[in-house]
Amino acid sequence: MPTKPDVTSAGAPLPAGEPIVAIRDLNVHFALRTNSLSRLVGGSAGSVKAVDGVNLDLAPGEVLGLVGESGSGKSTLGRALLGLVRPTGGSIRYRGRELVGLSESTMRPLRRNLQMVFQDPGASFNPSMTVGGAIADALRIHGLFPGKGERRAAVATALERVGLAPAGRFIDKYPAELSGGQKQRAVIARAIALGPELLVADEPISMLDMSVRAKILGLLDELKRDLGLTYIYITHDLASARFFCDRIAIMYLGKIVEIGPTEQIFEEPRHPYTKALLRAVPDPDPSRGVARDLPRGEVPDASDPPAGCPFHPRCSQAFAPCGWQARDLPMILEQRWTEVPPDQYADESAIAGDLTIEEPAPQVALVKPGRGPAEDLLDLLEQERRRDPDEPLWTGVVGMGVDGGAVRMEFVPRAVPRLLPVAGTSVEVSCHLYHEPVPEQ
Ligand SMILES: Nc1ncnc2c1ncn2[C@@H]1O[C@H](COP(=O)(O)OP(=O)(O)OP(=O)(O)O)[C@@H](O)[C@H]1O
Repeated sequence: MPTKPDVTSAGAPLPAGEPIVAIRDLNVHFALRTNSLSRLVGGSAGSVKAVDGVNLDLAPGEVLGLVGESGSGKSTLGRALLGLVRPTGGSIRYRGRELVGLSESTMRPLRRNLQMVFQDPGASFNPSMTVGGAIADALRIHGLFPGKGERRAAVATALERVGLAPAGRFIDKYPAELSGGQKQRAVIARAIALGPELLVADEPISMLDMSVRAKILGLLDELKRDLGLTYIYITHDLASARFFCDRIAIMYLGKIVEIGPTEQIFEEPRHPYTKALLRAVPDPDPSRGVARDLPRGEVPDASDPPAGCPFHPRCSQAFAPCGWQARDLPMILEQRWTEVPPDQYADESAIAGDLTIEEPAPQVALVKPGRGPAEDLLDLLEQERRRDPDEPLWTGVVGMGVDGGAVRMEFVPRAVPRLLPVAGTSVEVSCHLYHEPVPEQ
């Protein structure tokens, strides 16, 4: 098994302080499909900003955890790094070499150095090929070990290296004949057989039995030390990230919202989203129950993210400049309606209707009532403001009154937070609680 890859100087020591991977302003936006009718009338369906303006340096030999709820863009970022999805903007440099825009044929040999381990080991192998055959095939494709005999020996070495020993017991087995843990070991064997220096491990243990998860993580840890690997470890699971990672990047709606050394993130999380994620980690002691203190509401639609800070509608510490909009109102009213008698709910929800919103100018919204005059809707909103004056949305409302048949709302100019260092720490956070908000132009 080659431990020192020889493609594009991989494995050679990098100058001190030089990252192995440098990602700048990376975007991966997926165009939403339009139907032919909307194309005819010039309609645009917009895009999902799966990765949106990500900057990241990866030091050789480090384990960086990408953590966040489903849909935050973790897998897309990992896949973009390996050229498995095409970025729509920005740069990914591997050992100084730009990867964005490389043709598939130029990228292919580099994949020997940059390997991925996926979540589902069952889907990672062709079921009609033996495990040994699949690993040998990967070696053959990359032109390694041209002789059949030496290839089989390299496969056996890789299998034994991941704990599938003696290799003779496993090499001619079909994937279906292996347990989940054994299959994931075989996937890892295939990756390391190529002599990579960077492994993107995308939820590598989440589909495995609890009993084998720690063993697989232990194996990855051991391989990192023995083979000098660098990892990106993608997970929902903060407990495993704490065990395994040197640094953690917390992602939300395509952006990194906090990044720093693992211990600093766990000891003193700063972004309200990181705090909420950490509070939601189940306590290992079942008698103490499971914390369910997740941020309110759902993860918003990535094709139409909230203005300002994308986390603001769910954030308990949001304040005036965070990006309040009239479209945040339904969430407030829905909360109100969980606490009022049924006939009051029926009446008020008819007044509010679908809350049709127009935005004639930045920071201005006209909200149309569902039924009756705009005065009734204004009255409902004022009542709600008096009932719950501490609700963060109201900090962003500077004016509210009737304008024609609608309620006109004016909001504080919003500011988009940027990922910036927190003084005196190695942590960067993207939150107005830590840096002076700069209003949008
Ligand atoms: N090929 C695609 N076409 C369109 N949208 C996509 C595509 N791949 C991902 N997305 C969207 O991009 C966003 C980010 O998805 P991604 O899978 O990267 O998130 P994730 O954090 O890895 O989630 P999970 O933990 O569930 O895997 C989601 O809104 C997803 O629906």
